[in-house]
Amino acid sequence: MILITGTAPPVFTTCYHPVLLSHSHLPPLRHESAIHRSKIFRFRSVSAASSSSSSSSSSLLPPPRPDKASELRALWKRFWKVAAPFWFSEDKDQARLRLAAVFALTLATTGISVGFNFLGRDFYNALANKDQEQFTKQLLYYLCGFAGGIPFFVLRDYAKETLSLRWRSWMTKYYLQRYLKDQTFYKIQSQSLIDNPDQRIVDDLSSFTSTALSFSLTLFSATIDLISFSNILFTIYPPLFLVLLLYSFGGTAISVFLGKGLVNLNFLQEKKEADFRYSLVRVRENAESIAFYGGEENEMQLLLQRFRSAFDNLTELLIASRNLEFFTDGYRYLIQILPAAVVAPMFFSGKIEFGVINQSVSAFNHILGDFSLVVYQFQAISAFSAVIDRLGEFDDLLDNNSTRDPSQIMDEIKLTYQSAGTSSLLRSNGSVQSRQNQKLLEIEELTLQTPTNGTTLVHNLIADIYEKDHLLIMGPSGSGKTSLLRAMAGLWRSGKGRITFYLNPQDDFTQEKYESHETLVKRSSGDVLFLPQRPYMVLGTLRQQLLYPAWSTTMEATPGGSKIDGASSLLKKDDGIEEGYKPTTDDLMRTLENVRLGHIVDRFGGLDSLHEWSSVLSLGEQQRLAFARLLLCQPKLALLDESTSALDEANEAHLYQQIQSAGITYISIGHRQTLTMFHNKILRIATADPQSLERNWRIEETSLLGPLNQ
Ligand SMILES: Nc1ncnc2c1ncn2[C@@H]1O[C@H](COP(=O)(O)OP(=O)(O)OP(=O)(O)O)[C@@H](O)[C@H]1O
Repeated sequence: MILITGTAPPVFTTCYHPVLLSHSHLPPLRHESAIHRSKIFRFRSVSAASSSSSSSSSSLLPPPRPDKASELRALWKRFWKVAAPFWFSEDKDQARLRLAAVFALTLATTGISVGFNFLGRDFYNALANKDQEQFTKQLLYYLCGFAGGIPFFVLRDYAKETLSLRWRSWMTKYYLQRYLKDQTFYKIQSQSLIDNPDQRIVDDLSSFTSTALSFSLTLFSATIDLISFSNILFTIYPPLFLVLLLYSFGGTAISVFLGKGLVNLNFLQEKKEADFRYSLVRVRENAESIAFYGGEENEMQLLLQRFRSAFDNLTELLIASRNLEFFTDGYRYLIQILPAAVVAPMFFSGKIEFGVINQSVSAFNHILGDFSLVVYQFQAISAFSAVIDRLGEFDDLLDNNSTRDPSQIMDEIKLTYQSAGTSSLLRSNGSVQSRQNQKLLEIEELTLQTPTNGTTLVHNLIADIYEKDHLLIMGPSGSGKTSLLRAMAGLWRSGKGRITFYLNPQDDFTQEKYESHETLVKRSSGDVLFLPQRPYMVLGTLRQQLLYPAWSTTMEATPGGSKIDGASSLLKKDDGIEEGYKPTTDDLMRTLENVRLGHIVDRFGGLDSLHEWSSVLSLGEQQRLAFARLLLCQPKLALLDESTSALDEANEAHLYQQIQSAGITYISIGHRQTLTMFHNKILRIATADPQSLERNWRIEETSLLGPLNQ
């Protein structure tokens, strides 16, 4: 007689013992979650290294994780906060329908497993009784069962994966919207609020959606299994049920004790892998500077240091996993003989048939798998908790979008946009303006401070800018010139005072009234344009460079679109920023000629050629491209932060002449004396004395000597 050595332990057995597939259920399919568990763990360890990382100079420690019930509740609350929005979103009907389908398929697969359990019993009974006819019949049933049952398992997995993709698509858009809203990405970066937000958006979201679905399905099928198979087991031999309870609860308690450090280690691993990845991205982005400096050795040290940190943590993680697996593997393999050992005396005394041993082993495994979810999935659960923590932390930040102590620094700079008609010709001191030009900008008693430490940069600034006024801001390096533009752009609000733009919006609005900065920028775009100190080249074609930021031109991410229905439609942008006239190819070519960049079109293969523009264009060419954007946008007011610093004087004069003839009023920052020719006012800022409350600025009127006035 052949002794069938137990059934497949719920986890991994199918990989190691394919012969055990002949058992009365379908272990590889039934235990997909267990297989998924190993996938998750590998994914967490490896793919974090391939994540697209961004900022992380901050060395944030993971939150302390005391192992108390209240911590579990907090984790659950975080999970719910991250998971819930999708299921109540505009896509909720589709989402819930698909979820119901996945659950129905899971139910069907459990039913099929129970069927296989009985088939297995009869199959082995026929074998043991040497009943060839019955054996052939059972074999046929088995084969038909496979043919009919397998599609359900495959479809269940497919439906689950597509739902997870749909959920991820929605969440990616949801997180991206909030990340880019109100300049949160800028605050996170400039104030080092959290590490690697990009990794959270790419890896953590993907892992969260697939793992959350897998876990809920595992829980669901475990409950159903428990009900179906407990009945079978109890009918066979009640004491076996007691053995099972003791074994599973004891095992769970021991594995929780052995694996308690894993959550923290998984959390740190995520961060360290992303930090390492980010330093590699920085080497790529700053390749030329590093090569000029010959800084390879330093970079190597830095990279190795970050890798070592990830490596050390991974080593600890592996040791902790190894210790846990000493226990869990023993736990798994013991159950191959335990149920057989318990019921064997009944078989020897002839109370049960041989097939019943197999059936009880199979049912025991099923139920034990359900009771022992924590034992089998401990590593996956700990990795998942780390993901929940990271996403929860990110989610909280996106909701509040600032975490620094407000008592230290006052955020009281009021930025207001008003319609042009409301600007008064009265000066703030009451005198009447003699000029007829429209006021575009008014700065009232502005005291500007740095946002992180509250150092005062400018005291009590008062200034008015009228149409055709061209103001040059000068001062020593670090005195706060760029910061003044940051305040005008609404990036910094630390300090006090008021900045008012008199533009052309349909109605008046303030930064407070419209909490979304995106709205503010959208409403003011076209009227004010900022050219930052470092020209920013978007990823895309030359045409996209020129149309940025006023008009968007999207490129097809996947030609033909996604084959998986629904998910890609969730990624469409609801509202475009462009309105009205969009420059034609002729306009773009003419503008490039106007900034003396006509030659680059041929050199780089046309307006629609793709290049890494920040690498292939010289800094001066990038600055000229930024002026081309300015000429295309035709704003009322341009704020230029050293935006001609890389140009020779002739090109600089040419560009200023172009924007003057376009009728654009501008405020520039610069150090060069030659710039004074193109401005009729100079604001000189001195480095602020922290002890003094005296004004550290003065405004000089000069005559405009620019080419138009010569
Ligand atoms: N996020 C920040 N947190 C705290 N301090 C900052 C921050 N960003 C800039 N600073 C500080 O604010 C001061 C003014 O910076 P700003 O960039 O405005 O100088 P600047 O006058 O434009 O200098 P430069 O001529 O060198 O470009 C500097 O001392 C700088 O170190």
